[in-house]
Amino acid sequence: MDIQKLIQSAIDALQFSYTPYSNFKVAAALFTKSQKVITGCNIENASYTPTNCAERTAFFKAVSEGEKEFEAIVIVGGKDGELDDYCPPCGVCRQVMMEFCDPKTFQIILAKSPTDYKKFTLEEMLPLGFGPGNL
Ligand SMILES: O=c1ccn([C@H]2C[C@H](O)[C@@H](CO)O2)c(=O)[nH]1
Ligand SMILES: [Zn+2]
Repeated sequence: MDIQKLIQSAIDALQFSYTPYSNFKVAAALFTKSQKVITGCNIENASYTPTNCAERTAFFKAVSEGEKEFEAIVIVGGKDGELDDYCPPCGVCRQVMMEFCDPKTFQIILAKSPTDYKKFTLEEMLPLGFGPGNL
């Protein structure tokens, strides 16, 4: 996996972020075990609650195309699309990751640029997470 290229894919997807209400632009690039990159952006709604996060857009695109095994996700985002802070995934997105990813190995990469990033495992971001193995 080329982390810098994956970060650039997420940055390229920021332009599609649909955020007329918050103008907080987020994009994600999900890397599958089959070595594919699937991007997503946040998509807001006038009724607010139907808003979909960038990370879940990427996961749902991937799963709907037959991909269910993942290595890593890059997340970029910020107000007006400025990447001056790392943009951590919300709790709902962490839970969606828990459904499809191994918490010990799945990498969550928060980036400000192709060379400025931090890596976490899903387990670090969602300790004691509830997943399919708990049922
Ligand atoms: O994990 C997250 C958290 C927030 N957002 C989006 C939703 C909304 O459009 C905007 C402000 O919450 O950021 C994401 O895309 N991912
Ligand atoms: Zn989210």
